[in-house]
Amino acid sequence: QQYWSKRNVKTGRTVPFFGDNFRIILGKESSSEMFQRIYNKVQNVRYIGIYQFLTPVLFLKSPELMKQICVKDFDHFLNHKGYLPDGVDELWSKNLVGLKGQSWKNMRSVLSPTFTSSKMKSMFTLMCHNAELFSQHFMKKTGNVTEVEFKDAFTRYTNDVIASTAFGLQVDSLEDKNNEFYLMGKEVSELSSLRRKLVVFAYQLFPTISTFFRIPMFGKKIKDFFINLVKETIKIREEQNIKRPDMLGLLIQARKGQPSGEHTSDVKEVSFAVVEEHLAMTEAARSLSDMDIASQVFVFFLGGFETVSTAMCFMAYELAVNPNIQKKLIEEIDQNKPQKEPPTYELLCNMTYMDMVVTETLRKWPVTIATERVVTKPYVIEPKLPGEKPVHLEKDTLILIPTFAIHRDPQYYEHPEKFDPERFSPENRKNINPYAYMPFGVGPRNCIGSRFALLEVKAVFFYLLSNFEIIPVEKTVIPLKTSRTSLTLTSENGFTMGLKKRELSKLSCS
Ligand code: HEM
Repeated sequence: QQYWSKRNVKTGRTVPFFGDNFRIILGKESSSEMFQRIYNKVQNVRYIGIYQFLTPVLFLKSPELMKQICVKDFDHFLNHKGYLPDGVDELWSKNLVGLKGQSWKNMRSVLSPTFTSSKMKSMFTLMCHNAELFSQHFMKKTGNVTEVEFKDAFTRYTNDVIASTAFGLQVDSLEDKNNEFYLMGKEVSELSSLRRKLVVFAYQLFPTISTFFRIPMFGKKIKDFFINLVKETIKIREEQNIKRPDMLGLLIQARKGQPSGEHTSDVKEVSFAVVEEHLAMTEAARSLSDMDIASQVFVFFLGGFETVSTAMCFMAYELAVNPNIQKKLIEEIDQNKPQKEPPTYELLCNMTYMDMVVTETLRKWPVTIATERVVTKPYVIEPKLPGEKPVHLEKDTLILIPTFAIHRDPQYYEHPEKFDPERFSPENRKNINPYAYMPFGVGPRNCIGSRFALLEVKAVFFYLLSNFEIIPVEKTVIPLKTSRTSLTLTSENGFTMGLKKRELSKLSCS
C-alpha cells in the first residue's frame, strides 16, 4: 500500500490525517468541514490517500471516478463499511444498509418494489394526512406569529409519517407529545448519535477488544421494542387477514410470494434528485424471517426520522432567509392548489419550482455528508492524469465519497455558498454533472428511500406554505453555523424560526 506511505506527502498526493480524527471527537471541527478541508487541500488530482485512524482510505475527488466505482465497476465495490462485525447486532447488520454481497442483492430486490412510484402514490394519502395535521396544529395557535423549533416539530411529523407508512399506526406527536412510538424513536436517534459515535470509534481504534466484547450499536430496550412491534403486528394482520399498503404490509405480501404490483407509473418522476434503478423480485422474499423484516422496518425508521427532518429544517431556514424564493414557491403552491379538491400525487410531482427548491436544499445541505464503498474484489485504478501510477486496491479497502465537499466545489456550482434553486431549472439542470450531485448517493447502492423522502418534504411544505410564511425571529441565528459535535450535518443553534399566518385556506387530502 505504498500509496498511503508518509513518503508520499511531499508529492501532495497523500494526506495522513490520523490527528484529524481526534479533532472530530473533541468537537474542534465538524466532519463536513474536515472533508471539505481535505478535498480542497490537493488540486488537480482524482483521489487522495487519507487515514481514518489507522485505516487507509481512498478519498475520491473526480466525479468520473465515482461513476467508474459506483456504477460501471460496481461489482468490485458492493458494500458499505458496516463497522460492526457480523452477528454482533442484528438490527444493524441485517438491515439493508449493513447487509453485504449477495445477501444485500437479495434484500434490495425484495425491498425495491416497496419504493416505486406506484407504491409512493398509495402512501401519499397517509403522508398528506400527517402534513395536514402538522399545519393545523400551528393554525390553532393564537397570535399572528408562532415561534417554532423546527427540528423538534419536523421530527414529530416524520415520526408520524413513518409510524403510518411503515407500521400502519396513527399517531399525532405534536398533540400527543409523549406517545410511545415517538419516545422510542427519539431514544434511537439520540442514542444513535452519541452511542454510534463511540461504537464506531471503538471498532476503529480497538477492533479486537470491541469485537471480543461484542459491543452492539443499539441497546436491548430498542431491539425488543422493534422486534416485538413487528412480530405483534404481523401476527394480528395474519390472524385477521389485514392487508395494508404500508411497508410492513408490502414485506408480508412479498414473503407470501404475492407480487406487490407493477412499478410503472404514468406520472412524472417525483424529483430530479431520484436515482434510477432496475427492479427485480427474487425468491429471496419467501425466506424472510420476522427478524429480517424487523431490521428493514427499523432502518426505514432511522432513515425516515433523522435525515428527512434535518433536510426539512435546512429548507425552512433557506426559505426564511431568502424571502423572494419563498414568495415564488408560495405563488406556485397557490396557483396549483385546487379550490376544493385535495392535492394529488400528480400535482405535487409536477410542481417544478418546489422540486428546484428541494433539489437545491439537498445540494447545499446534503444531510449525509459522505458515503462510502468497500472493495469487495481487488481492483486497479489505471493512471489517467500525468504523474499518476496504477493504484492497486486490495479487498476491504475503504473508498470515501465526500458529497458535501463536491456539492460545495465552485468547479461544479458557481458561488456554491449561495442558495440558488435556478441551478436546477428545467433549462439549467442539463448542465449539472450527475456525478457531482448525489445527496442520495449513486449507482445501484443509492438511497432506497429517496422518492419517499422527497414526497414527504414536498407534502409538508405544500401544506405549511399554503397557510404560513416562514420568517426569521430573534432566536434565528444568521448565518447558520453547522454543529461540530454532531456526526451528521445539522445546525449548532437549532432551527428556531417563526410561522406567520397567511389568510386561512382549508386543505384536505385524497
Ligand atoms: C433526505 C433524506 C435522506 C437522505 C439525504 C438519504 C441519503 C442516503 C444516502 C447518501 C445513502 C447511501 C447511498 C450510497 O451509498 O450511494 C442512503 C442509503 C439508504 N437510505 Fe437514505 N436518505 C434519506 C432518507 C431515507 C429514507 C426516508 C429512508 C427509508 C424510508 C432511507 C433508507 C435508506 C436505506 C435503506 C439505505 C441503504 C441502501 C442500500 O444499502 O442498499 N433513506 N441514504
